[in-house]
Amino acid sequence: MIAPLTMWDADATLGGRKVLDGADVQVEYGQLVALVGPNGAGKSSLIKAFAGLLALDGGVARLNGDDVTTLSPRERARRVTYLPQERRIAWNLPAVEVAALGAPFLSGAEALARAHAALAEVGVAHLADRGVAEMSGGERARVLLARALTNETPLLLADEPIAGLDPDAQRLVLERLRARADDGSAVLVSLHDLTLAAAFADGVAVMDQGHVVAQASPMEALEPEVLRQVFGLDGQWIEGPNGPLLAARRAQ
Ligand SMILES: Nc1ncnc2c1ncn2[C@@H]1O[C@H](COP(=O)(O)OP(=O)(O)OP(=O)(O)O)[C@@H](O)[C@H]1O
Repeated sequence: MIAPLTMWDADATLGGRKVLDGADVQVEYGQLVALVGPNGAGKSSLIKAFAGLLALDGGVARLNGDDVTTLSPRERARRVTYLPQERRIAWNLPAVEVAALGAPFLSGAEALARAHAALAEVGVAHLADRGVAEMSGGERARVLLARALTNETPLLLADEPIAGLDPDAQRLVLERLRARADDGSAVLVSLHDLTLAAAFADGVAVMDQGHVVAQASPMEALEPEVLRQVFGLDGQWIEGPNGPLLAARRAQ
């Protein structure tokens, strides 16, 4: 059986630039994989390819065994949730109505009930009736995460879901995504914080220049040579009271 999220030897080009270059990644049910790498490494491109939003020049992105490009938009929406990095919301709708958009296959009442539950799950139940244009960036990010959680698909893609959130909210969001994986979903999340990646993920996929240079357990994938080559860091992992901590400085 191939993993429900499987990308194999993917190549893609944007504006004449190679953004994916032989990228391979797999995420199993029950697994949360953190996709890490420097700015411009290709993390968003890889996630978009899984969502069927970036055409591949070569290789394949499969959702539950099927090439994503062969699936109708409706079938993709049934299989996978995609939380984009972009957080603009065009309409100033109440948060609960935005979150309910994440459940297009439920009745209106059921979708609203799910949306209320998802807003509570990410700590913004009190904002349910507030227009999303009247929120801070971090509050809006939580509403968008709630929209993603409202949709109970077996596959979940989240592109930098904790960027711009306060430290407590970052952990809350990762706890919710972790819970999704523990409930049986396959979850792929791009992150910049390597310590949080190590704390919450079962596996880490390290991207550099459009290629996944390592996918393994966090400590194996983020070993000192990878930290140096890919991130330009002199780093080592130390055991902290709540898990591994990365002690690093820029490599000279
Ligand atoms: N629309 C576009 N046209 C041309 N090049 C693009 C476009 N979008 C992204 N790129 C380039 O593709 C490469 C990969 O970008 P991508 O957004 O996938 O990286 P990323 O790892 O998600 O980066 P970040 O951590 O900064 O979000 C980068 O070199 C970027 O400049």
